[in-house]
Amino acid sequence: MSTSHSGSDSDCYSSGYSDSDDDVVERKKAIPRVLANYYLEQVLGSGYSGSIYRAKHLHTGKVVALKVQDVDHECPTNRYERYLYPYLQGGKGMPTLWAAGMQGGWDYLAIDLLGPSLDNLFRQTGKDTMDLGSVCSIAMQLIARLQFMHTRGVLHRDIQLGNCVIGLPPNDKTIYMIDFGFSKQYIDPHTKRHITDSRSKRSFIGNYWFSSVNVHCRGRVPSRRDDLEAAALMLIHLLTPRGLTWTRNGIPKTDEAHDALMDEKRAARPEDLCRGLPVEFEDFLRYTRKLKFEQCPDYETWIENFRQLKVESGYSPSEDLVWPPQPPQMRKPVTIHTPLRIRVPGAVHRDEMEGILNGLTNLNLQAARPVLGDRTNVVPRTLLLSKEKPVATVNVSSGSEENKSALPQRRYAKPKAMILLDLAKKASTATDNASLARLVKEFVKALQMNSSRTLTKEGSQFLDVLYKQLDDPSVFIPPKRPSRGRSTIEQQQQEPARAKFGVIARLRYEVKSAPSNKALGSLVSDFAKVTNKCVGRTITKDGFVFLEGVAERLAALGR
Ligand SMILES: Nc1ncnc2c1ncn2[C@@H]1O[C@H](COP(=O)(O)OP(=O)(O)OP(=O)(O)O)[C@@H](O)[C@H]1O
Repeated sequence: MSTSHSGSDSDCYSSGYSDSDDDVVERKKAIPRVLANYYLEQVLGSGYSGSIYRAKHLHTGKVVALKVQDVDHECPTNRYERYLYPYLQGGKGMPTLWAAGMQGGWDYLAIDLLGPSLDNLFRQTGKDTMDLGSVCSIAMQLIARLQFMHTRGVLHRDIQLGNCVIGLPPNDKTIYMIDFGFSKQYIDPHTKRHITDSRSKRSFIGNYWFSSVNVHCRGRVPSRRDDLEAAALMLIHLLTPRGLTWTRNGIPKTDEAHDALMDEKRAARPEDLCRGLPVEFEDFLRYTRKLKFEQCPDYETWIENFRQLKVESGYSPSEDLVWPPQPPQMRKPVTIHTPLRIRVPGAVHRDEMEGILNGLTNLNLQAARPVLGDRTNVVPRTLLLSKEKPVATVNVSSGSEENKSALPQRRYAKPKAMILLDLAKKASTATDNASLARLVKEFVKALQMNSSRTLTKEGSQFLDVLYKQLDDPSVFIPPKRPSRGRSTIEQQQQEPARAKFGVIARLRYEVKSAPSNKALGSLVSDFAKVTNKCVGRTITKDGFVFLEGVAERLAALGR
């Protein structure tokens, strides 16, 4: 895995996987049995630039991991690590540096003795993929480690399974970061400013498997976003049978093979990499790729997102990595009767919603408040588009260009928001499922009308109204109900395997057989909740399929 440290131009290597104990690289000169008061007991691992020994202090008896490197090594990573370790002391999952120096041509670092790497743990299972609960714990801890390193002004720049190890008991549920040989300060210690971006050609720093597309394939300067993207790729790798496709042929041995690997990595879209995975992983990867060079990632939100996913998948909310993995506990029924306004940031209170809708109604009609469900309040399109009522509702599906051009320009400053509000209003007065189905289809169309797939406040309002329509039919016209089937939650309990898929993937599946309007309302509520929860509130492809499913199901359920 070809990399180079920014402090030097020499090429170094860092394999995607660590070597096994019996596969130690033979050093040119023999390492002495005793080095700097440490008695070297056994080799723990080795990399391109040196070996790690379990070693005991001659006088105190303290056992450490001693990282030993030839002082003349072309890639003197111990020297960089020795400089950076002090910045990282005291953080959870950061090894303590006990001693460092040079003796007899050897550069050594004495650090906490730790346990096996995630690579070792995963390989020992012999499985194709890692369980979702463990991956969520890794996600939470890894993001927290990166947050800590970044707050200390340091980038890791070589995120991979071999560089994440667990502690020894009693710290065996904690993930530690190791190998800061390619780390770098992104905040200049003198000027306190962020390092600068540059488009000039530079050597690749990182590893073949998980380095970000920007760093690996475009030669960009690494910053915080790239550590996070590498973390996202590593998590997706763990959940993908046989791993990410470009990792399957081993380390590229020729430039052509490396070019092909980069092409494959560059071309892999998040939705393709994450097909069948919980939506959080695709969202996380997208999020990391949208970050600006100097932007501070929202670590906390992502830690919480992965915690939530863990819980929703039947595991404990703890970030602890329990190894060997435990099966998910029985899913607790998710309460879906909590008022939507509490669970959805940006959703509005029922009274507030009424005020908004009434405001719109007054603007449109200058008429008395409509009776909900009273079809006589339907406004003719011509009236809606007349000049005298400039903030009138825009007909989503059939507004003619001619009519639009007659309207003042400002009316189109936020057409999407207007359309969504209009749809919310229409949904509140819909009298049957067929009308609701049409409105949901128009809602999907409106959401897709520009490149932004964000669920805006207005979009949430539509879902809120839809949810209330479906959940509380007494407010509106009661739809005819088929015989009550099993609730979706009951179905989940009987089909725990499905619980491992993401919430939206589940909703998309369940919508097809929702037995009643109320059940549909629950799904809409869950959809609003999970979409509002994800950073950027992006509606994914699965999300659109779900919404279309709602429209279809409404039409099928009839009045
Ligand atoms: N503190 C530690 N305690 C126990 N084992 C460790 C410790 N540090 C490293 N190891 C083991 O040694 C392996 C190599 O460590 P490390 O990545 O720090 O060395 P490196 O020479 O920088 O490797 P590379 O060149 O592959 O990046 C790890 O994968 C791990 O298995």
